[in-house]
Amino acid sequence: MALIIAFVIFLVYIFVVRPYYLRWKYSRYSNIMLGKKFIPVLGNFKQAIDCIRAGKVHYTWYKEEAEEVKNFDMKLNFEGCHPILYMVSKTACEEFVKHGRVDIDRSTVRLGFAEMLHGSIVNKCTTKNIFQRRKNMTQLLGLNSASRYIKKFPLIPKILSCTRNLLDSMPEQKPIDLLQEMTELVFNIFNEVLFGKDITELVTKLYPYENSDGTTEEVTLREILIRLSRCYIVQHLSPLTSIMLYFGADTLYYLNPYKRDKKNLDTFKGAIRSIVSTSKETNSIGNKLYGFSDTTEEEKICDLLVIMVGGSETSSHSLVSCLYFLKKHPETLVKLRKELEKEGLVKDSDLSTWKREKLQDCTYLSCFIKEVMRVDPTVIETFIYVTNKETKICNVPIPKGFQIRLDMMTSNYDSDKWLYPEKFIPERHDFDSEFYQKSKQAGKVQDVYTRRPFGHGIRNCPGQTYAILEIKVILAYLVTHIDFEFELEDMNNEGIGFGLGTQFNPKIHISKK
Ligand code: HEM
Repeated sequence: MALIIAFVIFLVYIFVVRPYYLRWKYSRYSNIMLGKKFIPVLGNFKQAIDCIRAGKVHYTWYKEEAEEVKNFDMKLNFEGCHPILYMVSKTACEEFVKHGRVDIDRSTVRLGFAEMLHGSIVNKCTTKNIFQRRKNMTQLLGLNSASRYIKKFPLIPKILSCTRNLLDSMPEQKPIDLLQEMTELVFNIFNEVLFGKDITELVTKLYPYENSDGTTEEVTLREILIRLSRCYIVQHLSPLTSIMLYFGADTLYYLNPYKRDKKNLDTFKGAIRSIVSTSKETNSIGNKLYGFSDTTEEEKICDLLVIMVGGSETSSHSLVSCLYFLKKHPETLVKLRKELEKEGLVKDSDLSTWKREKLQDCTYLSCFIKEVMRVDPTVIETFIYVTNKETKICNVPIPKGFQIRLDMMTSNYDSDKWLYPEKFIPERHDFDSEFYQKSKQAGKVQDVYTRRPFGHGIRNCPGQTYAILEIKVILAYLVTHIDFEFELEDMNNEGIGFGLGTQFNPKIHISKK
C-alpha cells in the first residue's frame, strides 16, 4: 500500500507539481515565453492535438505563434512531463552553439526516434569515438560539401535511374499515394548507394513483422522501416513512455507496444547484419562502414540504421512538400520548367546531361527548395540536448540535466527578418532578385541562424549536402517528365503540411509527358 501511495505521489510530482513549479520559476524571466495551453500529463502537446482536430498539420501552432515567440530568447514547453527549453532568438542559438559539447551536449534519453536509433551516434554524447563515427559516415558517404564521393561516384545517374524506374511503375490517372512513393524512391536510392548490388535482397525479400493484434505479416524491409518510424513517434507522444523511462529504459521492453516494436526493430537490424556480412559488393559503402575497426558490430549496424532512416524519412517528406507547393503556386512550376529547359534538362535529354554543375546553376530550383523548407520545414525541432552542468543562456540560469532543443520554425515566420513571411516567394532567397532588394530596403536581413532546416553546431545534420542534391535531381526529373494533380480538398486546405509526423497522406494523379 505504502508503495502505491509513494508511486501516486511521484506521478503527481512529475506530471503536475514540477511542471507548474518550473512554469512559475521561468515566468520571472522576461525573455522566456511559457508554452500556451499547458495541461498536466499532456504538457503542451495539447496545441498539436488542437491543430489536428482543426484539420491542420500538427505543427501549425508554431507558425501561428511565431510573431509572439520572436520577442523572446527562449520558450519553455513540456512534452508530456518533460520540460524543454527551446532556443528561439539568434542570441540564444549562438550561445547554445558556443556551449556545445562541454556544457550542453546531445541527450542520451531514449525516447521516440532516439530510442529507435539507440546504439547509433544519435543519442550519444559527443565523445572522441562519436566524433570519429560521424566522420566515418560523412567521409564515406561523401555527405560533406567537399565530397570526393559525390564527384567520383555516379550518384546522379543512380538517382535518375531510380526515379525513372518509379515513374515507369506509376499508373496514369489513378490515385497514387505520394508519400509512400517518395519514401520508396529515396529508400531505394539511398540503399543502392549504401549496398550496391545487394539492394535486390533489401528491396524484395520479405521479413516477419508482428502487428499490434499479435498476427505476423511478411513485409519488405522498407515497409518495416516505415511502420517502425510511425510506432516510435507514437511511443514518443505516449505519457506511459515518460512514466516507464523513470524506471529505466530497458523496462519498456517488458510491455507492449515497446516489446513488439523492439522485436520488429531487431528483425530489421538482423536483416541488415545478414546483408552486409554476406555481401558480394566488397566495395559498397555499407561494407566499408561495416569494416571500421573503431566501432563494435552493434554500433555499426545502428549507424547504418540511422543513415537509412535519416536518408529516407526526411527527404521523402520534403519532396512531397515541394510537389505540393509547385501545384499550389503554378507560376513557380512554369518558372522552374523554364529554368530547367534553359539548362537543357528536359524530357528525353540524355541522362549524361544531368550534371551536378548544371543543377547548381539552377538558382530558381535552389531558391524554390529553400522556400519550401522555410514555409513547411521537414523537421521542426532538433534532437534533444541536455545541460551537463548549470549553464547560462541569455542570462537565464539553466540547471544541470535540463533538456534543450533548437526551435526550427519560429524564425521562418519572423516578420523582422522576412518581408511578407506568410507568402510563398522563392525569389526572397535570390540575392539578385528585385524582391530580395525590396526586402533589404525594408530592413529585412537574415543572419546565419535565420534558416535552420538542418540544425546548428557540432551535431547538426551531416546529410544536408546529399539531401539537397537528391531533392534537386528528383524534383527536376519529375517536373520535366510528368504533369500531376493533387486532390482539391488538399489544395484548398491552408493548414496542410508534410513535415515528419504529418497526418496528411496526399494522393496525386499523374500523366506522363
Ligand atoms: C531534407 C532532408 C533532411 C533534413 C531536413 C534533416 C534534418 C536533420 C536535423 C534537424 C537533424 C538534427 C540536428 C540536431 O539535433 O542538432 C539531423 C540529424 C541527422 N541527420 Fe539529417 N536531415 C535530412 C537528411 C538527412 C540525410 C539524407 C541523412 C543521411 C545520412 C541524414 C543523417 C542525419 C544524421 C546521421 C543525423 C544525426 C547527427 C548526429 O547525431 O550527430 N539526414 N538531420
